[in-house]
Amino acid sequence: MSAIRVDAKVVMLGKESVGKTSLVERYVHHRFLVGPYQNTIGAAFVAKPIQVGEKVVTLGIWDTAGSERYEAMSRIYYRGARAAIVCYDLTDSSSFQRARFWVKELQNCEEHCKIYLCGTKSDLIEGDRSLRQIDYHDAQDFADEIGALHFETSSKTGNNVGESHLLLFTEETGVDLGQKKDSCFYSCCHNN
Ligand SMILES: Nc1nc2c(ncn2[C@@H]2O[C@H](COP(=O)(O)OP(=O)(O)OP(=O)(O)O)[C@@H](O)[C@H]2O)c(=O)[nH]1
Repeated sequence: MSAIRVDAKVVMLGKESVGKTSLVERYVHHRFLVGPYQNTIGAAFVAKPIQVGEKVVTLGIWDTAGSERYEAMSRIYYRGARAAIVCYDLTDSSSFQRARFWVKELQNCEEHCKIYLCGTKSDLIEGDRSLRQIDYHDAQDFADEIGALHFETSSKTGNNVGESHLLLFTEETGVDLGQKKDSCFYSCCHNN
């Protein structure tokens, strides 16, 4: 059996239950799984080939477990990552603190890793605005401060979980998207 060639490693980080696995499911399989929540144990891996221009780029996505019990293990998975999707739940302020923790970790240990800040479960606040615990502008200010792109997404509706904005490292793929404002090798979501 031949090993999968991964062109770019992406890691999902964030507090438990923020919706990392759901985001990967939506992005890779275009579905939202209903049923009892099952926490990730350790980490899960999925390879996602994407067509970019005339090339196929394979993203290797590591979906880490959010439970603090697995914190040390998660560090293994962000090593060498080209991008990190740092997730927080729009209805859970403590998850934003946890996102700050992961951003600090990445800044200290993986300075070349591109960070995407992703507020999840936007369908819940659309249904009831009083559920929002993280102000959009506060999160955007934080994203600006750390030089990250910031998105609010729903894996349930698919809102802002787009395939169209994936993207890549020119030097790795030879596909030059470098002039695009939101150019990156991967973005699981967009807000345009
Ligand atoms: N309404 C709504 N619920 C969501 C959304 N995304 C995830 N959930 C729910 O939130 C719960 C946790 O989702 P997961 O995707 O398993 O969360 P996780 O971050 O992977 O959790 P860990 O594996 O513990 O780290 C599940 O019950 C999901 O159905 C969303 O966009 N909208």
